[in-house]
Amino acid sequence: MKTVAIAGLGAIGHAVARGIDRGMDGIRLGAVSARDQDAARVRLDTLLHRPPLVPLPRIAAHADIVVECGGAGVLAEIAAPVLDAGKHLVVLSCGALLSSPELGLLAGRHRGRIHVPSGAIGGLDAVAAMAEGEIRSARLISRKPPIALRAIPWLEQRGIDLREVREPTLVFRGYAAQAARHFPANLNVAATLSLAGIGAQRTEVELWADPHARGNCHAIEVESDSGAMRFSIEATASGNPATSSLAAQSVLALLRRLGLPGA
Ligand SMILES: NC(=O)C1=CN([C@@H]2O[C@H](COP(=O)(O)OP(=O)(O)OC[C@H]3O[C@@H](n4cnc5c(N)ncnc54)[C@H](O)[C@@H]3O)[C@@H](O)[C@H]2O)C=CC1
Ligand SMILES: O=C([O-])CC(=O)C(=O)O
Repeated sequence: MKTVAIAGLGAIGHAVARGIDRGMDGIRLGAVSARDQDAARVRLDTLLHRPPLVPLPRIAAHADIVVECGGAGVLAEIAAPVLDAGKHLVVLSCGALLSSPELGLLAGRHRGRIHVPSGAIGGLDAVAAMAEGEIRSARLISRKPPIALRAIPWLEQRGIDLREVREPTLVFRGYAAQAARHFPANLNVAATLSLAGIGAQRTEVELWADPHARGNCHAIEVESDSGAMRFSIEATASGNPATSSLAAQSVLALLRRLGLPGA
């Protein structure tokens, strides 16, 4: 039986906690860390088996697998203790991994493991296979409803107010490395694609604010010497409009694999 701890009990953290609580072979929920303790207690009351609430800096001691779903700040606080202890770290805020190459080295040194779940996108197995040959180009086009793009400092600094947007509007075009810096809570999927494929300096990204979008929509286009790939998803939003419900489900699917004997 492997024990899981969840760092950050927001839309993803709560959904992952509920999924494990419903029962998963080889996996149990051992602890949770939250910023707002009262809100967390309310959320934990929805579970059959209520795990302890533990301070974030001590979370590594409570689990074999720690799921980061609290943002880049939470990742920065827990990554070293989890990997130092040779444990598994599941990273949702994977955009932050692009600027933290030392974490890969740390994991290697202590036999810890970093897992990047497929999150709000898919098709990454084909992208990784294509990367064994030559990928000529990789592109992510994300469309999100304006409500999913609120309180983003990079947009505010440019005076971009999306409340009045009536037509699909391109708000960002660049590479995954920039997307991760400017949209740390919205374009982790760009980092996921770049890690599977040709890296953050070559993976192109477009972000559209689209008042007609139903949920968060992501399209991937990859051209390679083994063929061309197209993937697209219109994902249902979670309790957080910026976050697709599929992201938590991708963690549950990953945990199910990690719970298998010998994994
Ligand atoms: N890889 C992917 O495909 C996706 C990644 N994400 C990322 O996953 C992360 C979580 O997403 P959501 O659950 O939607 O966010 P959320 O905002 O609903 O939840 C984050 C939670 O972390 C908590 N938190 C923040 N700092 C904390 C601290 N120091 N200690 C304990 N808890 C703390 C917050 O109070 C909040 O409850 C975000 O970074 C988001 O960008 C989201 C969607 C898809
Ligand atoms: O949930 C989504 O659709 C994508 C997202 O927020 C992210 O990549 O950070």
